[in-house]
Amino acid sequence: MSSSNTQFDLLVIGSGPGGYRAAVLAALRGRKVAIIERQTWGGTCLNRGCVPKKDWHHSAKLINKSKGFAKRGIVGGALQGDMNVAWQHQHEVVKTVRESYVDYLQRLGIEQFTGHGRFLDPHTVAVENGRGQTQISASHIIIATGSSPRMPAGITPASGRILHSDMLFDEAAPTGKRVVVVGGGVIGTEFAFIFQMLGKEVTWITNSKPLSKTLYTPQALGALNKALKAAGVEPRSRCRLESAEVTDEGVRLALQNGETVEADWVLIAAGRTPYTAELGLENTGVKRDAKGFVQATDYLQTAEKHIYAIGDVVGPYLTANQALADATLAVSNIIDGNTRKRDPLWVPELVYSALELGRLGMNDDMAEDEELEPAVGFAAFETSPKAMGQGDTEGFVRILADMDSGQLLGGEVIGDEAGEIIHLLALAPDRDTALKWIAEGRYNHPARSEEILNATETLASQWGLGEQIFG
Ligand SMILES: Cc1cc2nc3c(=O)[nH]c(=O)nc-3n(C[C@H](O)[C@H](O)[C@H](O)COP(=O)(O)OP(=O)(O)OC[C@H]3O[C@@H](n4cnc5c(N)ncnc54)[C@H](O)[C@@H]3O)c2cc1C
Ligand SMILES: NC(=O)c1ccc[n+]([C@@H]2O[C@H](COP(=O)([O-])OP(=O)(O)OC[C@H]3O[C@@H](n4cnc5c(N)ncnc54)[C@H](O)[C@@H]3O)[C@@H](O)[C@H]2O)c1
Repeated sequence: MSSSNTQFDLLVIGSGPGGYRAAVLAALRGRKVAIIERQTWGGTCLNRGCVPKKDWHHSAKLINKSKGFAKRGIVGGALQGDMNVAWQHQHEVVKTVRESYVDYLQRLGIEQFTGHGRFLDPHTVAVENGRGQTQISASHIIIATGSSPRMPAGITPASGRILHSDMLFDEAAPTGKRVVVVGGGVIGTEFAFIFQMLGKEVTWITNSKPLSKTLYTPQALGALNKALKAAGVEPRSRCRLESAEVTDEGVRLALQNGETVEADWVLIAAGRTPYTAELGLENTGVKRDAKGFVQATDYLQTAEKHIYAIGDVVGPYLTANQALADATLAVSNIIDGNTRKRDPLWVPELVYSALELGRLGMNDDMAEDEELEPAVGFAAFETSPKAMGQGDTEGFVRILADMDSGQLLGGEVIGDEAGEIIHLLALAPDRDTALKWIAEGRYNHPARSEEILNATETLASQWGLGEQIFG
Protein backbone atom coordinates (compact mmCIF):
# COMPACT_ATOMS: atom_id res chain seq x y z
CA MET A 1 0.00 0.00 0.00
CA SER A 2 1.28 3.48 -0.84
CA SER A 3 -0.05 6.62 0.73
CA SER A 4 -0.21 10.19 -0.54
CA ASN A 5 0.40 12.79 2.14
CA THR A 6 -0.97 15.51 -0.05
CA GLN A 7 -3.95 17.40 1.20
CA PHE A 8 -6.13 18.75 -1.60
CA ASP A 9 -8.68 21.58 -1.55
CA LEU A 10 -10.97 19.51 -3.75
CA LEU A 11 -11.10 15.84 -4.67
CA VAL A 12 -13.45 14.79 -7.47
CA ILE A 13 -14.51 11.14 -7.89
CA GLY A 14 -15.42 10.42 -11.54
CA SER A 15 -14.24 12.16 -14.72
CA GLY A 16 -17.49 12.38 -16.73
CA PRO A 17 -18.76 15.80 -17.85
CA GLY A 18 -19.73 16.60 -14.24
CA GLY A 19 -16.49 15.58 -12.54
CA TYR A 20 -14.19 16.82 -15.30
CA ARG A 21 -15.84 20.24 -15.40
CA ALA A 22 -15.84 20.58 -11.62
CA ALA A 23 -12.10 19.80 -11.46
CA VAL A 24 -11.33 22.30 -14.23
CA LEU A 25 -13.43 25.09 -12.70
CA ALA A 26 -11.88 24.65 -9.25
CA ALA A 27 -8.37 24.66 -10.74
CA LEU A 28 -9.15 27.79 -12.77
CA ARG A 29 -10.04 29.45 -9.46
CA GLY A 30 -6.67 28.54 -8.01
CA ARG A 31 -7.63 25.49 -5.94
CA LYS A 32 -5.41 22.43 -5.50
CA VAL A 33 -7.43 19.68 -7.17
CA ALA A 34 -7.27 15.89 -7.57
CA ILE A 35 -9.54 13.70 -9.72
CA ILE A 36 -10.03 9.91 -9.72
CA GLU A 37 -11.26 7.78 -12.64
CA ARG A 38 -11.75 4.01 -12.48
CA GLN A 39 -12.39 3.38 -16.18
CA THR A 40 -11.84 5.60 -19.23
CA TRP A 41 -11.18 9.32 -18.73
CA GLY A 42 -14.17 11.40 -19.84
CA GLY A 43 -16.90 9.12 -18.45
CA THR A 44 -20.05 7.95 -20.17
CA CYS A 45 -20.62 11.09 -22.22
CA LEU A 46 -17.27 11.06 -23.98
CA ASN A 47 -16.63 7.32 -24.31
CA ARG A 48 -20.05 5.72 -24.68
CA GLY A 49 -22.67 8.48 -24.82
CA CYS A 50 -23.08 11.98 -26.21
CA VAL A 51 -19.84 12.28 -28.19
CA PRO A 52 -19.81 8.99 -30.20
CA LYS A 53 -23.60 9.25 -30.54
CA LYS A 54 -23.29 12.70 -32.13
CA ASP A 55 -20.63 11.41 -34.50
CA TRP A 56 -23.04 8.70 -35.69
CA HIS A 57 -26.00 11.07 -35.70
CA HIS A 58 -24.17 13.38 -38.09
CA SER A 59 -23.53 10.45 -40.46
CA ALA A 60 -27.17 9.38 -40.14
CA LYS A 61 -28.34 12.89 -41.01
CA LEU A 62 -26.11 13.05 -44.10
CA ILE A 63 -27.42 9.71 -45.32
CA ASN A 64 -31.02 10.78 -44.69
CA LYS A 65 -30.51 14.10 -46.47
CA SER A 66 -28.82 12.43 -49.43
CA LYS A 67 -32.25 11.22 -50.61
CA GLY A 68 -32.84 14.81 -51.75
CA PHE A 69 -29.39 15.42 -53.24
CA ALA A 70 -30.35 14.73 -56.88
CA LYS A 71 -32.75 17.69 -57.03
CA ARG A 72 -29.96 19.95 -55.73
CA GLY A 73 -27.73 18.88 -58.60
CA ILE A 74 -25.61 16.60 -56.45
CA VAL A 75 -25.32 13.44 -58.48
CA GLY A 76 -24.32 9.89 -57.62
CA GLY A 77 -27.46 8.68 -55.85
CA ALA A 78 -28.43 8.33 -52.22
CA LEU A 79 -25.67 7.54 -49.73
CA GLN A 80 -25.39 4.30 -47.77
CA GLY A 81 -24.03 3.61 -44.30
CA ASP A 82 -21.38 1.16 -43.13
CA MET A 83 -21.56 0.49 -39.42
CA ASN A 84 -18.05 -0.93 -39.11
CA VAL A 85 -16.48 2.18 -40.61
CA ALA A 86 -18.84 4.39 -38.60
CA TRP A 87 -17.76 2.58 -35.42
CA GLN A 88 -14.09 3.19 -36.25
CA HIS A 89 -14.78 6.86 -36.97
CA GLN A 90 -16.38 7.56 -33.61
CA HIS A 91 -13.58 5.60 -31.93
CA GLU A 92 -10.92 7.87 -33.47
CA VAL A 93 -12.85 11.02 -32.55
CA VAL A 94 -13.35 9.86 -28.95
CA LYS A 95 -9.67 8.91 -28.62
CA THR A 96 -8.53 12.34 -29.83
CA VAL A 97 -10.93 14.18 -27.53
CA ARG A 98 -9.93 12.00 -24.58
CA GLU A 99 -6.24 12.78 -25.12
CA SER A 100 -6.97 16.50 -25.21
CA TYR A 101 -9.07 16.24 -22.00
CA VAL A 102 -6.28 14.47 -20.14
CA ASP A 103 -3.75 16.96 -21.47
CA TYR A 104 -5.88 19.92 -20.29
CA LEU A 105 -6.17 18.45 -16.79
CA GLN A 106 -2.39 18.14 -16.72
CA ARG A 107 -1.83 21.67 -17.97
CA LEU A 108 -4.09 23.00 -15.21
CA GLY A 109 -2.03 21.12 -12.62
CA ILE A 110 -4.88 18.80 -11.64
CA GLU A 111 -3.53 15.59 -10.15
CA GLN A 112 -5.03 12.54 -11.89
CA PHE A 113 -5.41 9.18 -10.17
CA THR A 114 -6.44 6.11 -12.17
CA GLY A 115 -8.28 3.52 -10.10
CA HIS A 116 -11.42 2.90 -8.11
CA GLY A 117 -12.16 5.51 -5.43
CA ARG A 118 -13.62 4.36 -2.10
CA PHE A 119 -14.30 6.44 1.00
CA LEU A 120 -12.37 5.24 4.05
CA ASP A 121 -13.82 8.06 6.16
CA PRO A 122 -15.61 11.33 5.31
CA HIS A 123 -12.34 13.13 4.39
CA THR A 124 -10.24 10.25 3.00
CA VAL A 125 -10.64 8.30 -0.22
CA ALA A 126 -8.55 5.28 -1.17
CA VAL A 127 -7.71 4.81 -4.85
CA GLU A 128 -7.30 1.15 -5.69
CA ASN A 129 -5.86 -0.25 -8.88
CA GLY A 130 -3.85 -3.33 -9.80
CA ARG A 131 -0.68 -1.68 -8.44
CA GLY A 132 -1.89 -0.97 -4.88
CA GLN A 133 -3.68 1.69 -2.90
CA THR A 134 -3.18 5.44 -2.53
CA GLN A 135 -4.99 7.49 0.12
CA ILE A 136 -6.09 11.01 -0.67
CA SER A 137 -7.48 13.62 1.72
CA ALA A 138 -9.33 16.77 0.78
CA SER A 139 -11.23 19.61 2.44
CA HIS A 140 -14.06 19.18 -0.05
CA ILE A 141 -15.09 16.18 -2.13
CA ILE A 142 -17.43 15.97 -5.13
CA ILE A 143 -19.06 12.64 -5.96
CA ALA A 144 -19.55 12.47 -9.75
CA THR A 145 -19.69 8.72 -10.30
CA GLY A 146 -22.48 8.78 -12.91
CA SER A 147 -24.78 5.91 -13.85
CA SER A 148 -24.81 2.55 -15.60
CA PRO A 149 -27.30 0.88 -17.97
CA ARG A 150 -30.33 -0.86 -16.45
CA MET A 151 -31.36 -4.22 -17.92
CA PRO A 152 -34.99 -5.37 -17.52
CA ALA A 153 -35.39 -8.22 -15.01
CA GLY A 154 -34.29 -11.60 -16.36
CA ILE A 155 -32.39 -10.21 -19.36
CA THR A 156 -28.64 -10.81 -19.39
CA PRO A 157 -26.25 -8.94 -21.69
CA ALA A 158 -24.31 -11.06 -24.21
CA SER A 159 -21.44 -9.71 -26.33
CA GLY A 160 -22.42 -8.93 -29.91
CA ARG A 161 -26.00 -10.14 -29.36
CA ILE A 162 -27.80 -8.62 -26.36
CA LEU A 163 -26.31 -5.19 -25.87
CA HIS A 164 -26.81 -2.13 -23.70
CA SER A 165 -25.44 1.19 -24.91
CA ASP A 166 -22.10 0.90 -23.03
CA MET A 167 -21.35 -2.35 -24.92
CA LEU A 168 -22.11 -0.69 -28.22
CA PHE A 169 -19.04 1.52 -27.81
CA ASP A 170 -16.82 -0.47 -25.42
CA GLU A 171 -16.86 -3.55 -27.69
CA ALA A 172 -16.32 -3.98 -31.43
CA ALA A 173 -19.22 -3.06 -33.73
CA PRO A 174 -21.88 -5.78 -33.61
CA THR A 175 -22.39 -7.62 -36.91
CA GLY A 176 -25.62 -8.47 -38.73
CA LYS A 177 -28.29 -6.44 -40.48
CA ARG A 178 -31.42 -7.38 -38.48
CA VAL A 179 -31.47 -5.16 -35.39
CA VAL A 180 -34.03 -4.72 -32.64
CA VAL A 181 -34.03 -1.57 -30.52
CA VAL A 182 -35.94 -1.85 -27.24
CA GLY A 183 -37.11 1.30 -25.44
CA GLY A 184 -39.08 4.42 -26.32
CA GLY A 185 -36.93 6.75 -24.22
CA VAL A 186 -34.19 9.03 -25.49
CA ILE A 187 -31.65 6.33 -26.39
CA GLY A 188 -34.23 4.18 -28.21
CA THR A 189 -35.52 7.19 -30.19
CA GLU A 190 -32.01 8.25 -31.18
CA PHE A 191 -30.53 4.85 -32.06
CA ALA A 192 -33.56 3.45 -33.92
CA PHE A 193 -32.97 6.29 -36.42
CA ILE A 194 -29.17 6.05 -36.41
CA PHE A 195 -29.09 2.27 -37.05
CA GLN A 196 -31.71 2.50 -39.82
CA MET A 197 -29.61 5.15 -41.57
CA LEU A 198 -26.44 3.07 -41.09
CA GLY A 199 -28.06 0.36 -43.22
CA LYS A 200 -29.73 -1.84 -40.62
CA GLU A 201 -33.27 -3.27 -40.76
CA VAL A 202 -34.61 -1.91 -37.50
CA THR A 203 -37.51 -3.26 -35.46
CA TRP A 204 -38.24 -0.78 -32.70
CA ILE A 205 -40.07 -2.07 -29.64
CA THR A 206 -41.48 0.50 -27.22
CA ASN A 207 -43.88 -0.18 -24.38
CA SER A 208 -45.29 3.35 -24.65
CA LYS A 209 -45.28 6.03 -27.35
CA PRO A 210 -41.71 7.30 -27.93
CA LEU A 211 -40.69 10.16 -25.64
CA SER A 212 -44.15 10.17 -24.05
CA LYS A 213 -42.57 10.70 -20.61
CA THR A 214 -40.82 13.92 -21.67
CA LEU A 215 -41.98 17.56 -21.61
CA TYR A 216 -42.05 18.03 -25.40
CA THR A 217 -45.33 19.41 -26.81
CA PRO A 218 -47.62 17.21 -28.94
CA GLN A 219 -46.64 19.43 -31.89
CA ALA A 220 -42.95 18.57 -31.38
CA LEU A 221 -43.61 14.85 -31.00
CA GLY A 222 -45.90 14.94 -34.05
CA ALA A 223 -43.10 16.52 -36.14
CA LEU A 224 -40.64 13.89 -34.88
CA ASN A 225 -43.01 11.02 -35.72
CA LYS A 226 -43.48 12.40 -39.23
CA ALA A 227 -39.71 12.65 -39.76
CA LEU A 228 -39.13 9.13 -38.37
CA LYS A 229 -41.79 7.71 -40.66
CA ALA A 230 -40.24 9.46 -43.68
CA ALA A 231 -36.91 7.85 -42.70
CA GLY A 232 -38.58 4.41 -42.58
CA VAL A 233 -38.51 4.10 -38.78
CA GLU A 234 -41.73 3.26 -36.97
CA PRO A 235 -42.15 2.15 -33.37
CA ARG A 236 -44.14 -0.92 -32.45
CA SER A 237 -45.71 0.70 -29.40
CA ARG A 238 -47.43 -1.11 -26.52
CA CYS A 239 -44.92 -3.98 -26.80
CA ARG A 240 -43.02 -5.06 -23.71
CA LEU A 241 -39.89 -7.18 -23.93
CA GLU A 242 -40.20 -10.21 -21.64
CA SER A 243 -37.10 -12.26 -22.45
CA ALA A 244 -34.11 -12.44 -24.78
CA GLU A 245 -32.05 -15.53 -25.59
CA VAL A 246 -29.00 -16.03 -27.75
CA THR A 247 -29.52 -18.57 -30.57
CA ASP A 248 -27.15 -20.03 -33.18
CA GLU A 249 -28.27 -17.36 -35.67
CA GLY A 250 -28.58 -14.37 -33.33
CA VAL A 251 -31.20 -13.54 -30.70
CA ARG A 252 -34.79 -14.54 -30.08
CA LEU A 253 -36.95 -12.02 -28.22
CA ALA A 254 -40.27 -12.80 -26.57
CA LEU A 255 -42.77 -9.95 -26.20
CA GLN A 256 -45.54 -9.66 -23.62
CA ASN A 257 -48.21 -9.88 -26.35
CA GLY A 258 -47.00 -13.41 -27.19
CA GLU A 259 -45.04 -12.44 -30.32
CA THR A 260 -41.49 -13.62 -30.98
CA VAL A 261 -38.94 -11.53 -32.87
CA GLU A 262 -35.70 -12.95 -34.35
CA ALA A 263 -32.73 -10.68 -35.03
CA ASP A 264 -28.94 -10.61 -35.32
CA TRP A 265 -28.60 -8.40 -32.27
CA VAL A 266 -30.62 -6.19 -29.94
CA LEU A 267 -29.88 -2.88 -28.23
CA ILE A 268 -31.71 -2.61 -24.92
CA ALA A 269 -32.29 1.00 -23.80
CA ALA A 270 -34.42 0.59 -20.68
CA GLY A 271 -33.00 3.39 -18.53
CA ARG A 272 -29.94 3.85 -16.31
CA THR A 273 -29.27 3.52 -12.59
CA PRO A 274 -26.97 5.63 -10.38
CA TYR A 275 -23.50 4.12 -9.92
CA THR A 276 -22.23 3.96 -6.33
CA ALA A 277 -20.83 0.41 -6.25
CA GLU A 278 -17.99 -0.09 -3.73
CA LEU A 279 -17.85 3.67 -3.13
CA GLY A 280 -17.70 3.22 0.65
CA LEU A 281 -20.60 5.61 1.33
CA GLU A 282 -21.27 3.57 4.49
CA ASN A 283 -18.04 5.09 5.87
CA THR A 284 -19.58 8.56 5.53
CA GLY A 285 -22.91 10.13 6.46
CA VAL A 286 -23.90 10.45 2.78
CA LYS A 287 -27.36 8.96 2.14
CA ARG A 288 -29.00 7.44 -0.93
CA ASP A 289 -32.70 7.41 -1.81
CA ALA A 290 -34.85 4.34 -2.56
CA LYS A 291 -33.67 4.30 -6.21
CA GLY A 292 -30.00 4.55 -5.21
CA PHE A 293 -29.49 8.22 -6.15
CA VAL A 294 -27.19 10.12 -3.77
CA GLN A 295 -29.31 12.51 -1.75
CA ALA A 296 -28.30 16.16 -2.04
CA THR A 297 -29.93 19.52 -1.35
CA ASP A 298 -30.72 22.07 -4.04
CA TYR A 299 -27.17 23.35 -3.38
CA LEU A 300 -25.97 19.81 -4.26
CA GLN A 301 -24.63 19.34 -0.73
CA THR A 302 -24.98 15.89 0.84
CA ALA A 303 -25.61 15.10 4.51
CA GLU A 304 -21.81 15.53 4.97
CA LYS A 305 -21.44 19.30 4.62
CA HIS A 306 -18.08 19.13 2.80
CA ILE A 307 -19.23 16.44 0.30
CA TYR A 308 -21.21 17.52 -2.76
CA ALA A 309 -22.73 15.26 -5.43
CA ILE A 310 -23.45 16.12 -9.07
CA GLY A 311 -24.73 14.70 -12.37
CA ASP A 312 -26.31 11.30 -13.00
CA VAL A 313 -25.50 9.96 -9.53
CA VAL A 314 -27.84 12.60 -8.05
CA GLY A 315 -30.45 12.32 -10.81
CA PRO A 316 -33.17 12.37 -11.80
CA TYR A 317 -32.06 14.40 -14.86
CA LEU A 318 -29.54 12.14 -16.58
CA THR A 319 -27.96 14.45 -19.14
CA ALA A 320 -24.46 15.76 -19.68
CA ASN A 321 -26.01 19.22 -19.83
CA GLN A 322 -27.31 18.79 -16.28
CA ALA A 323 -23.99 17.33 -15.06
CA LEU A 324 -22.14 20.34 -16.50
CA ALA A 325 -24.59 22.79 -14.93
CA ASP A 326 -24.24 20.93 -11.61
CA ALA A 327 -20.45 21.19 -11.77
CA THR A 328 -20.59 24.98 -12.15
CA LEU A 329 -23.01 25.22 -9.27
CA ALA A 330 -21.21 22.85 -6.87
CA VAL A 331 -17.81 24.49 -7.36
CA SER A 332 -19.32 27.93 -6.88
CA ASN A 333 -21.17 26.77 -3.74
CA ILE A 334 -18.02 25.19 -2.31
CA ILE A 335 -15.87 28.26 -2.92
CA ASP A 336 -18.39 31.06 -2.32
CA GLY A 337 -20.69 29.41 0.22
CA ASN A 338 -24.07 27.99 -0.73
CA THR A 339 -25.42 30.75 -2.94
CA ARG A 340 -26.69 28.93 -6.05
CA LYS A 341 -29.59 26.47 -6.25
CA ARG A 342 -30.14 23.78 -8.87
CA ASP A 343 -32.64 24.88 -11.53
CA PRO A 344 -33.00 21.82 -13.83
CA LEU A 345 -35.94 23.15 -15.80
CA TRP A 346 -33.62 25.77 -17.31
CA VAL A 347 -30.92 23.35 -18.41
CA PRO A 348 -31.55 22.60 -22.10
CA GLU A 349 -32.59 19.05 -23.06
CA LEU A 350 -31.94 17.69 -26.53
CA VAL A 351 -32.86 14.60 -28.53
CA TYR A 352 -30.92 13.72 -31.70
CA SER A 353 -33.08 11.59 -33.99
CA ALA A 354 -34.74 11.99 -37.41
CA LEU A 355 -35.28 15.55 -36.15
CA GLU A 356 -33.36 17.38 -33.46
CA LEU A 357 -35.56 18.32 -30.53
CA GLY A 358 -34.53 20.91 -27.97
CA ARG A 359 -36.41 22.41 -25.07
CA LEU A 360 -36.09 24.25 -21.77
CA GLY A 361 -38.32 25.91 -19.18
CA MET A 362 -42.03 25.26 -18.76
CA ASN A 363 -44.36 23.72 -21.28
CA ASP A 364 -47.99 24.85 -21.66
CA ASP A 365 -49.37 22.44 -19.04
CA MET A 366 -46.81 23.49 -16.45
CA ALA A 367 -47.48 27.19 -17.08
CA GLU A 368 -51.22 26.65 -16.68
CA ASP A 369 -50.64 24.63 -13.49
CA GLU A 370 -48.80 27.68 -12.14
CA GLU A 371 -51.90 29.73 -13.08
CA LEU A 372 -49.90 31.69 -15.62
CA GLU A 373 -51.37 32.77 -18.93
CA PRO A 374 -48.88 31.74 -21.61
CA ALA A 375 -48.68 33.57 -24.92
CA VAL A 376 -47.18 31.44 -27.73
CA GLY A 377 -44.61 32.86 -30.14
CA PHE A 378 -44.12 30.65 -33.18
CA ALA A 379 -41.94 30.56 -36.29
CA ALA A 380 -41.62 27.62 -38.68
CA PHE A 381 -38.41 26.81 -40.53
CA GLU A 382 -40.44 26.41 -43.75
CA THR A 383 -40.23 30.19 -44.24
CA SER A 384 -36.55 30.49 -43.26
CA PRO A 385 -34.39 31.37 -46.31
CA LYS A 386 -31.46 29.47 -44.79
CA ALA A 387 -33.57 26.35 -44.16
CA MET A 388 -35.06 26.53 -47.67
CA GLY A 389 -31.61 26.71 -49.20
CA GLN A 390 -30.58 23.74 -47.12
CA GLY A 391 -33.69 21.81 -48.18
CA ASP A 392 -34.29 21.20 -44.49
CA THR A 393 -37.45 23.04 -43.55
CA GLU A 394 -38.95 20.63 -40.99
CA GLY A 395 -39.54 21.99 -37.52
CA PHE A 396 -40.13 25.26 -35.72
CA VAL A 397 -39.32 27.54 -32.82
CA ARG A 398 -42.03 27.85 -30.17
CA ILE A 399 -41.64 30.30 -27.30
CA LEU A 400 -43.87 30.67 -24.25
CA ALA A 401 -44.06 34.09 -22.61
CA ASP A 402 -46.10 35.51 -19.79
CA MET A 403 -49.06 37.39 -21.28
CA ASP A 404 -48.69 40.36 -18.91
CA SER A 405 -44.99 40.83 -18.39
CA GLY A 406 -43.41 39.27 -21.48
CA GLN A 407 -41.23 37.13 -19.20
CA LEU A 408 -39.79 34.01 -20.91
CA LEU A 409 -41.55 30.91 -19.55
CA GLY A 410 -40.07 28.25 -21.81
CA GLY A 411 -39.19 27.31 -25.34
CA GLU A 412 -38.78 24.58 -27.92
CA VAL A 413 -36.54 24.44 -30.98
CA ILE A 414 -37.41 21.56 -33.28
CA GLY A 415 -35.36 20.86 -36.40
CA ASP A 416 -31.82 20.85 -37.72
CA GLU A 417 -29.25 22.52 -35.42
CA ALA A 418 -31.71 22.76 -32.52
CA GLY A 419 -28.77 21.87 -30.27
CA GLU A 420 -27.01 25.10 -31.30
CA ILE A 421 -30.00 27.42 -31.60
CA ILE A 422 -31.39 26.57 -28.14
CA HIS A 423 -28.44 28.46 -26.59
CA LEU A 424 -30.11 31.75 -27.51
CA LEU A 425 -32.85 30.92 -24.99
CA ALA A 426 -30.54 29.26 -22.45
CA LEU A 427 -27.88 31.97 -22.22
CA ALA A 428 -30.13 34.99 -21.65
CA PRO A 429 -29.02 36.88 -18.54
CA ASP A 430 -32.38 36.41 -16.80
CA ARG A 431 -35.90 35.32 -17.70
CA ASP A 432 -37.53 38.72 -17.14
CA THR A 433 -35.45 40.39 -19.84
CA ALA A 434 -34.60 37.33 -21.96
CA LEU A 435 -36.95 38.17 -24.83
CA LYS A 436 -35.90 41.84 -24.81
CA TRP A 437 -32.32 40.63 -25.09
CA ILE A 438 -33.31 38.48 -28.08
CA ALA A 439 -35.26 41.40 -29.64
CA GLU A 440 -32.24 43.70 -29.39
CA GLY A 441 -29.70 41.13 -30.59
CA ARG A 442 -27.57 41.44 -33.73
CA TYR A 443 -27.98 38.50 -36.07
CA ASN A 444 -26.16 36.87 -38.92
CA HIS A 445 -28.42 36.69 -41.98
CA PRO A 446 -29.68 34.34 -43.28
CA ALA A 447 -29.42 31.98 -40.32
CA ARG A 448 -31.64 29.39 -38.68
CA SER A 449 -31.15 31.20 -35.35
CA GLU A 450 -33.16 34.15 -36.70
CA GLU A 451 -36.29 32.05 -36.19
CA ILE A 452 -35.90 32.73 -32.46
CA LEU A 453 -36.25 36.45 -33.25
CA ASN A 454 -39.16 35.79 -35.62
CA ALA A 455 -41.00 33.75 -32.97
CA THR A 456 -40.40 36.60 -30.50
CA GLU A 457 -41.89 39.06 -33.01
CA THR A 458 -45.11 37.04 -33.17
CA LEU A 459 -45.47 37.58 -29.40
CA ALA A 460 -45.70 41.29 -30.21
CA SER A 461 -47.77 41.08 -33.39
CA GLN A 462 -50.31 38.49 -32.16
CA TRP A 463 -50.32 38.87 -28.38
CA GLY A 464 -49.78 42.60 -27.86
CA LEU A 465 -46.43 42.20 -26.10
CA GLY A 466 -44.74 44.83 -28.31
CA GLU A 467 -44.01 47.34 -25.52
CA GLN A 468 -42.83 44.71 -23.01
CA ILE A 469 -40.43 43.10 -25.47
CA PHE A 470 -39.55 45.68 -28.14
CA GLY A 471 -40.14 48.86 -26.10
C1 LIG B 1 -25.88 6.45 -25.44
C2 LIG B 1 -25.97 7.72 -24.63
C3 LIG B 1 -26.08 8.94 -25.29
C4 LIG B 1 -26.15 10.12 -24.55
N1 LIG B 1 -26.28 11.31 -25.22
C5 LIG B 1 -26.38 12.47 -24.52
C6 LIG B 1 -26.49 13.72 -25.19
O1 LIG B 1 -26.48 13.79 -26.43
N2 LIG B 1 -26.61 14.83 -24.44
C7 LIG B 1 -26.61 14.79 -23.08
O2 LIG B 1 -26.72 15.86 -22.45
N3 LIG B 1 -26.50 13.62 -22.42
C8 LIG B 1 -26.38 12.47 -23.10
N4 LIG B 1 -26.25 11.28 -22.43
C9 LIG B 1 -26.22 11.29 -20.96
C10 LIG B 1 -24.82 11.63 -20.46
O3 LIG B 1 -23.86 10.77 -21.03
C11 LIG B 1 -24.77 11.52 -18.95
O4 LIG B 1 -25.86 12.22 -18.39
C12 LIG B 1 -23.47 12.09 -18.43
O5 LIG B 1 -22.37 11.36 -18.92
C13 LIG B 1 -23.46 12.10 -16.90
O6 LIG B 1 -22.26 12.67 -16.49
P1 LIG B 1 -21.65 12.36 -15.05
O7 LIG B 1 -20.42 13.20 -14.97
O8 LIG B 1 -22.67 12.50 -14.02
O9 LIG B 1 -21.27 10.80 -15.08
P2 LIG B 1 -20.53 9.84 -16.11
O10 LIG B 1 -20.33 10.47 -17.44
O11 LIG B 1 -21.25 8.55 -16.06
O12 LIG B 1 -19.09 9.67 -15.49
C14 LIG B 1 -18.90 9.07 -14.25
C15 LIG B 1 -17.48 8.54 -14.21
O13 LIG B 1 -17.19 8.15 -12.86
C16 LIG B 1 -16.39 6.99 -12.90
N5 LIG B 1 -16.52 6.33 -11.60
C17 LIG B 1 -17.63 5.74 -11.07
N6 LIG B 1 -17.38 5.27 -9.83
C18 LIG B 1 -16.09 5.56 -9.58
C19 LIG B 1 -15.24 5.32 -8.47
N7 LIG B 1 -15.70 4.72 -7.36
N8 LIG B 1 -13.95 5.72 -8.55
C20 LIG B 1 -13.48 6.34 -9.66
N9 LIG B 1 -14.24 6.61 -10.73
C21 LIG B 1 -15.53 6.22 -10.68
C22 LIG B 1 -16.95 6.19 -14.05
O14 LIG B 1 -16.00 5.25 -14.52
C23 LIG B 1 -17.27 7.29 -15.05
O15 LIG B 1 -16.18 7.48 -15.94
C24 LIG B 1 -26.13 10.08 -23.13
C25 LIG B 1 -26.01 8.86 -22.47
C26 LIG B 1 -25.93 7.68 -23.21
C27 LIG B 1 -25.79 6.38 -22.48
N1 LIG C 1 -29.78 13.47 -25.76
C1 LIG C 1 -29.68 13.21 -24.46
O1 LIG C 1 -29.66 14.08 -23.62
C2 LIG C 1 -29.58 11.79 -24.02
C3 LIG C 1 -29.32 10.79 -24.94
C4 LIG C 1 -29.28 9.48 -24.52
C5 LIG C 1 -29.49 9.18 -23.19
N2 LIG C 1 -29.73 10.16 -22.30
C6 LIG C 1 -30.04 9.83 -20.91
O2 LIG C 1 -29.74 8.49 -20.64
C7 LIG C 1 -30.76 7.93 -19.84
C8 LIG C 1 -31.06 6.54 -20.30
O3 LIG C 1 -31.76 6.56 -21.57
P1 LIG C 1 -32.82 5.45 -21.91
O4 LIG C 1 -33.46 5.79 -23.22
O5 LIG C 1 -32.22 4.10 -21.71
O6 LIG C 1 -33.85 5.59 -20.70
P2 LIG C 1 -35.30 6.26 -20.57
O7 LIG C 1 -35.62 6.19 -19.13
O8 LIG C 1 -35.34 7.57 -21.27
O9 LIG C 1 -36.25 5.27 -21.38
C9 LIG C 1 -36.34 3.89 -21.11
C10 LIG C 1 -37.49 3.33 -21.91
O10 LIG C 1 -37.44 1.92 -21.88
C11 LIG C 1 -38.77 1.43 -21.72
N3 LIG C 1 -38.69 0.07 -21.19
C12 LIG C 1 -38.23 -0.34 -19.99
N4 LIG C 1 -38.32 -1.68 -19.88
C13 LIG C 1 -38.86 -2.14 -21.06
C14 LIG C 1 -39.20 -3.42 -21.57
N5 LIG C 1 -39.02 -4.52 -20.85
N6 LIG C 1 -39.73 -3.50 -22.82
C15 LIG C 1 -39.91 -2.38 -23.57
N7 LIG C 1 -39.61 -1.15 -23.14
C16 LIG C 1 -39.09 -1.03 -21.90
C17 LIG C 1 -39.38 2.46 -20.77
O11 LIG C 1 -40.78 2.42 -20.80
C18 LIG C 1 -38.85 3.75 -21.36
O12 LIG C 1 -39.64 4.22 -22.42
C19 LIG C 1 -31.97 8.84 -19.91
O13 LIG C 1 -32.31 9.28 -18.61
C20 LIG C 1 -31.54 9.99 -20.77
O14 LIG C 1 -31.84 11.24 -20.17
C21 LIG C 1 -29.80 11.47 -22.70
